[in-house]
Amino acid sequence: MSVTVRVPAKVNVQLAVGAARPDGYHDLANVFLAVGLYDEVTVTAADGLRVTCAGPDAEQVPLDRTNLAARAALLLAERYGRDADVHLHIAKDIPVAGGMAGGSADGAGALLACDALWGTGASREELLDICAELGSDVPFSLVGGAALGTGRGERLTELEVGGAFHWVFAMASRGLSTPAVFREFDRLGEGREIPEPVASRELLDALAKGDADALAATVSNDLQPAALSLFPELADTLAAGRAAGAPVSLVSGSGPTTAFLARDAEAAEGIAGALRASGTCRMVRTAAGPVPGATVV
Ligand SMILES: C[C@](O)(CO)[C@H](O)COP(=O)(O)OP(=O)(O)OC[C@H]1O[C@@H](n2ccc(N)nc2=O)[C@H](O)[C@@H]1O
Ligand SMILES: Nc1ncnc2c1ncn2[C@@H]1O[C@H](COP(=O)(O)OP(=O)(O)OP(=O)(O)O)[C@@H](O)[C@H]1O
Repeated sequence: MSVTVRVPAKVNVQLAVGAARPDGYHDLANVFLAVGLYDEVTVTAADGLRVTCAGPDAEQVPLDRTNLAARAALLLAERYGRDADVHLHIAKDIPVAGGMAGGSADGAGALLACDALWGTGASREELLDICAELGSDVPFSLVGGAALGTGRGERLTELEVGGAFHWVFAMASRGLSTPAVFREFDRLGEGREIPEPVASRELLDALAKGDADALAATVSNDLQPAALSLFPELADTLAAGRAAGAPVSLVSGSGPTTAFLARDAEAAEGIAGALRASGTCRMVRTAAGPVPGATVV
């Protein structure tokens, strides 16, 4: 028997970052939006734990027990006193190390799939607890839609969204390490007072109204200067998207994927075409959000 779970990528429409905490993490006001680019995780009973992966970036994905899908299966098995004897197959479409929570999606997907395969009867709260143990972005991959993440991003409040937002994503020629980007944020902020991270009222209103122009006026990412400092060529991609008429461009999360908000699906295709022609990125995709989180298919 097999269970397949489909899990979306995310874009951060606001990422406010506080000062480094004693544990090395940063408090965030992290407004997540799930968008329609998906990984699929299929779990099948097997003799031992095995991970395989297919897709454009598959060779960059670790297939050992550090893979977030494997870690999710092992954590759930441990809680329910059983062996994680499963084959986990990841059909990967979310860019790897792109700031779109691809690994987190696979963690949430494997957790939900193993839970269904094993019939553990775990509550939503238990699953969300395991997600938070796997990583700061993993609870949102399970929940999807739109949500405000506080703490290190793992404590979620679901948000109302009044319509679909159309996005263009430009994938870069190489990845960026999330810890390295947070370290660069700390370095750039040395000697400066870092304010407490707070969600923007105007941004939450724009989401609630489904108003793309109002959202474009309020999106922000405190990690963007750090991502640009480590990967200066991203400025060319951001400029190419704006020149193509995108009302706003930003780095997605810790980058290096760049995100461009469009007024509608047709405008998104136009911006995508111009970005492809610009030669400033490796691949261009369009996707709308919000979409549901991890779902058994
Ligand atoms: C940049 C974002 O993608 C925005 O959604 C997330 O904050 C990162 O979430 P993630 O990849 O799930 O991150 P985790 O696996 O929890 O942490 C990886 C590393 O990122 C840094 N990290 C992450 C989250 C956070 N609130 N503060 C941090 O400083 C820490 O160095 C940590 O060791
Ligand atoms: N299932 C997985 N898919 C991709 N990468 C994984 C996976 N499991 C572990 N990793 C490791 O995690 C690193 C980060 O990959 P990932 O695609 O999750 O980055 P990301 O999208 O930038 O994450 P985030 O947006 O949550 O910060 C990879 O370089 C890889 O070594």
